[in-house]
Amino acid sequence: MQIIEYIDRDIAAIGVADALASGLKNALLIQDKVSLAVPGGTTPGPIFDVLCAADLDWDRVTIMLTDERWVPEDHERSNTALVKSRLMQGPAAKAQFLPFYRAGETAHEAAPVLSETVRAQMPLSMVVLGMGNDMHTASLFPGAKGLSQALHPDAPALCPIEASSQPDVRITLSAAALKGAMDKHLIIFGQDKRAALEDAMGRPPEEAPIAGVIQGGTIHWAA
Ligand SMILES: O=C1O[C@H](COP(=O)(O)O)[C@@H](O)[C@H](O)[C@H]1O
Repeated sequence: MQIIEYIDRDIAAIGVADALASGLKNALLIQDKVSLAVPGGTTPGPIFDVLCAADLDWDRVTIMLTDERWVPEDHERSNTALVKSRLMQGPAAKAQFLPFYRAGETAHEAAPVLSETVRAQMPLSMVVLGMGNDMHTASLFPGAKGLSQALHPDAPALCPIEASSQPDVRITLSAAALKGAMDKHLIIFGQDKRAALEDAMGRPPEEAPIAGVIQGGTIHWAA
């Protein structure tokens, strides 16, 4: 497991943003259109603040989330709101955004149509992942209803998922969609998450979903 360690989270925000920008620049050299899936949650905001200023052909980049809570964009738990307010700013405002939440539909109703839209972007050029202390990544939560479908190798690109630990139904990129990305990065901050990641390796994905998707990826860590 290759882990890049940063001296603190501020330096990590700069270093990770730089690594992502350089990966995207390389992808843009060989692809007309580039797809970038990013996490929500509490970790990526400061990285987005730096990445959004990168000098890239953002108008050739399609941004999507790795997972979304089934709430409207003006809800405090919306991952879309985070991406729009922290990543799609400055030069990065020229990127396209592929939204997952659809008002008036349930996640189960919307998933098949949305999956086709995501499938058109696959293999994803770059996937950036977060992880929880419970070893979930995207919204692949251990024990969640819908997890076995989302871990199946033939799963659709997007799967609805319900975790008893979470207040909202969610929609998540499947393990196959995440795993098949051309470039993968996992960002974890804190000793607890590092210990959880080390614990996850060697466990089955049903217990530790991160273990099912991060092979071959780059891990970025700061205390
Ligand atoms: O709920 C989520 O959790 C993970 C980890 O979030 P963090 O707050 O611990 O950084 C995140 O990667 C995922 O996208 C999000 O929906």
